[in-house]
Amino acid sequence: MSDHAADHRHHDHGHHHHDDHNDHDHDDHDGHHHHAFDWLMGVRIAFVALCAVAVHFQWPDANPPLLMIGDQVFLPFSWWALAGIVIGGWPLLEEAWESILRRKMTMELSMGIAILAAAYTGYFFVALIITFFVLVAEVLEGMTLERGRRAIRNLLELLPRQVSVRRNGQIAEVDSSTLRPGDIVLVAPGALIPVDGRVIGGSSHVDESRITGESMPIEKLVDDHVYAGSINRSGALEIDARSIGKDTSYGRIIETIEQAERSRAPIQHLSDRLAAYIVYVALAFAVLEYWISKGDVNSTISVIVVAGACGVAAGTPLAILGAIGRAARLGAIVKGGAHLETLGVVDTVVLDKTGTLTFGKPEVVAIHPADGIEEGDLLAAATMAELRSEHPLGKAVIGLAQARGITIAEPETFSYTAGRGIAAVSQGERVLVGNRDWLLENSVSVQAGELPRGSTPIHVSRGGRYLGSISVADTVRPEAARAVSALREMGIRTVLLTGDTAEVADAVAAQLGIADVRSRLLPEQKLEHIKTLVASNAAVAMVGDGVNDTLALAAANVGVAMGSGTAVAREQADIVLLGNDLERFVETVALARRTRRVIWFNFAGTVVIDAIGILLVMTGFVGPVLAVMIHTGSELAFILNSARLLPMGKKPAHAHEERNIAAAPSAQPAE
Ligand SMILES: Nc1ncnc2c1ncn2[C@@H]1O[C@H](COP(=O)(O)OP(=O)(O)OP(=O)(O)O)[C@@H](O)[C@H]1O
Ligand SMILES: [Zn+2]
Repeated sequence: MSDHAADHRHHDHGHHHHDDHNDHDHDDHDGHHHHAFDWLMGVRIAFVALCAVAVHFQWPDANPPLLMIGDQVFLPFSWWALAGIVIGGWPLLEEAWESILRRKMTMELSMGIAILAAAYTGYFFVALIITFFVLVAEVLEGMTLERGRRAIRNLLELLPRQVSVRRNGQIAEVDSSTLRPGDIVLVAPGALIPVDGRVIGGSSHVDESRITGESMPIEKLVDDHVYAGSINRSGALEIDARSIGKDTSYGRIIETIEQAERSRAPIQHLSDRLAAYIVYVALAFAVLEYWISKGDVNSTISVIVVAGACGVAAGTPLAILGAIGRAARLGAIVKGGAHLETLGVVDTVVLDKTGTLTFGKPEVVAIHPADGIEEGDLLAAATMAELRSEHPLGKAVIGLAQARGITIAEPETFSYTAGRGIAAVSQGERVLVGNRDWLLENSVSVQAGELPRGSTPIHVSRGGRYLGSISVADTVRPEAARAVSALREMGIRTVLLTGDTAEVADAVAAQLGIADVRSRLLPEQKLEHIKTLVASNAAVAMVGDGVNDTLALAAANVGVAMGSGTAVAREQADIVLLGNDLERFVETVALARRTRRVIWFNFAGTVVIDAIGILLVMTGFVGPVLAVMIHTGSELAFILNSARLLPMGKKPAHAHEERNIAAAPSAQPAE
């Protein structure tokens, strides 16, 4: 397996101090912990252990010589200690020195001071033991962090590496990195589609849930578009590749996660500060201990050494990384640790209706032509105006027209007012399609008519004359009720905001048990409502899908877009659901809360253990060897606590398909 990604990231870390936004004290500390196990490190650790043993048994020389410079006698001297500290502890000393150059207090610097102080005063064994434990902890912590990044990488490496292409009339297996737009890619049934492109041969049903959120397989025929990362279910496909790798829709999802991984959540800054603070406090207590014990080097060093901080410094990013990876497996793309952090404190969830609580696939349930108007006239005007519409209501009208085989005229001009409706011109006449207010605003009077229960009327006029209305009804998603009640159990308030009529909104709210409903809202009114909530100190998550939700999504503390949502909504949102399952969103909220708990547990635990450790040292119960064990043992425990959030073991939502894919010989050739 290529370690390219790891190298790249490590490289980033190695140069942390060159970029400006890294104004914290501890980044090199956690940066240094990013090594995977490497042999050099293993040899170093063994060598330090050997040196410690040699020093302990005073081998080969029972009486260490004194260091002489000229005829001045300095301190007892041991080649073993010198070799162990300098060769073994080199990485540590190097970082300590860097910290001095940068005038930053880091854990490496304080440990370096402790080691050198121990060695200087002749406590060679202590110096070597500290070196040993610090190195071991770095390796173990580095491995845990590496596991975290690998978990994310595995998630991202779902696209096939080997791809069948037709070149010069011959079929060849090529590495996906050599693909070019314009290549003809062959995809076997059961395999993942490796590129975005156009079908030029074959037909199949394709599961696009990972990209568009559509859970039902979609039939793909010649000329249809397919997306990388979707699963070819039934037939063989021949695809003209349009975009490859990072340029595909799937590639952009991946990029989002990678960016999220690099961005720093406020809580990470907080943990960096806390870690730096712990180092300072330990040093202060060391000075105090030196004074109280009247210069006892052993206990002074123990105070410095006992206080570990990597549990917060490295544990926090690991927890966030793990949670972002786990959320992705749940089907929620979190665009940054900060959003995860906010989601963990959300107490109000605002839900849009159409497309969020309902399927957003409404159907025409009744047609009511006005007096003296032909049904065909009404439909012709409505379909012409809705032809370019992306709104679910418009699609319902177009769907009906197609089902009836009505020829749809192209509008000459088309304009859409979100939350209102459409104005289009055809054959010199202005056609209005939208809600009652939209027609009234344009001085068309609307006849009241009988409506089927729970349906939304779409009113139509042409040339200032009212033509009638088309009633459209949507179905509530079955999982929405479960999601809303799960949110209630978590103590989260739900609010329904919709542009639809009060009648429809109230019916949906009643069905789901949402008490707080606002209907007939314009996009700006949705925005106002969110602003009011935020101003009242609520932590608000807004879940929406439409163009009419984008303002509200931006104003909420966390904006969440449905997988089937419009591109603008998905662009604007902080969290994008890959599917449309609101229960996945609820699980993501629970995950965010758990992440918060893990991080704060690490904070509190680190402070408590460090405090107890310092107390035990100062009361004489703990010496330097036990002190360094407390330091490394406790921080390792907290890092492992964070590691529990990593998406390990549990298979992704699509596990069954992936197993099938792995089983299909042509899909995943031997690696
Ligand atoms: N393309 C359209 N064709 C017909 N009517 C429309 C169209 N777009 C909007 N409308 C009218 O404006 C109203 C508000 O639309 P808007 O998109 O803000 O909300 P919605 O889709 O009804 O519900 P939600 O706010 O829950 O997504 C609709 O209920 C409909 O009456
Ligand atoms: Zn440490």
